Amino acid sequence: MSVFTPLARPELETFLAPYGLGRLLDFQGIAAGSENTNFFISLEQGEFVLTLVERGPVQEMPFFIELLDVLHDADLPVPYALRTTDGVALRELAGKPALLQPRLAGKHIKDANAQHCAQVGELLAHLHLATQANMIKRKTDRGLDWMQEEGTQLLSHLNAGQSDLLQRALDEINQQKTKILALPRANIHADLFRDNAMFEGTHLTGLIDFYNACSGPMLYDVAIALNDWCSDENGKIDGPRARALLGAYAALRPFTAAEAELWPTMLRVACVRFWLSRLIAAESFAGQDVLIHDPMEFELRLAQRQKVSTPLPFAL
Ligand SMILES: Nc1ncnc2c1ncn2[C@@H]1O[C@H](COP(=O)(O)OP(=O)(O)OP(=O)(O)O)[C@@H](O)[C@H]1O
Ligand SMILES: N[C@@H](CCO)C(=O)O
Repeated sequence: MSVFTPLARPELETFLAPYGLGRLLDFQGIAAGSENTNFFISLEQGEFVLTLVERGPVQEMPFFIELLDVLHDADLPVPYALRTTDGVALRELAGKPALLQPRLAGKHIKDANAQHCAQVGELLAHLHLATQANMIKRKTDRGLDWMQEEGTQLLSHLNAGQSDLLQRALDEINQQKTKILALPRANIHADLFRDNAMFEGTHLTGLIDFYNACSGPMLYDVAIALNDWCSDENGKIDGPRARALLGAYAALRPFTAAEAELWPTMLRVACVRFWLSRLIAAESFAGQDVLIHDPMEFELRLAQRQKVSTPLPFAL
């Protein structure tokens, strides 16, 4: 399970006291998740999630706190950093940046249908619209340059078919980089997979895990979400789910001509991003008690995205 930093009750009690939310009733490490340490925390005044951020520089933390405050103030269903009675949001525990957030209702769904996908598209558009005009700048640490650098290093670890597939995608990223970076931007979640959304039945109750959020092309966020929510087990795009997600999104934020042109490329870029991060995680955490997502899922998806038959809904 992915509790990188185990905690004992006394240190948790000391950490939680300044929030003024009552006594610690119970706590439990969360096995799901692959990048940070999370605990469900029961206090007298409610249910919370404690996150110890295990990846990335500490100086990035104010960005995540501010972004979640903006989205929460825009009435979007996201967690946000609770403040201690002295007004402190960013704390430290076991030497790691630590945040206490409300626990959102609902659970993850594995088998998404078109109704789920439409709600994801709608919420993603709301997220972009809430930040587009006043985007908070943060450069992702897994952007196009990172893909070139890590991808080039990993080529020699792959078989011939895999390295051809990756090399072709890296060449395309190189050629299209300027156009990709010129696409319309906002703050993006950049990791909107099924395990980062909560549902009660078919009602989307919230988005979590904003630790990959950044400022970037909105189309990239749509491609990341679609690759997870709308792929079948062979990595092919499922037409009805994809059209539901894209249609609901475009009804709130219509796509531009430049976005429609770069759509197939962007789907491939989004595959490369997660193929690489999964390959790296599989190598670094091999043999450890850490959740590792299967890299091959994205190899398959990238292979399937060589031809894209689901265009962006775009009206001339
Ligand atoms: N605010 C929240 N409300 C309810 N559940 C939460 C909340 N935050 C986290 N969780 C639970 O903890 C799990 C792991 O959280 P999260 O996805 O943030 O971890 P991670 O290590 O960053 O994961 P990932 O592999 O997606 O990067 C989630 O799948 C969810 O079940
Ligand atoms: N959602 C990512 C893990 C966290 O970035 C994946 O499935 O590879």
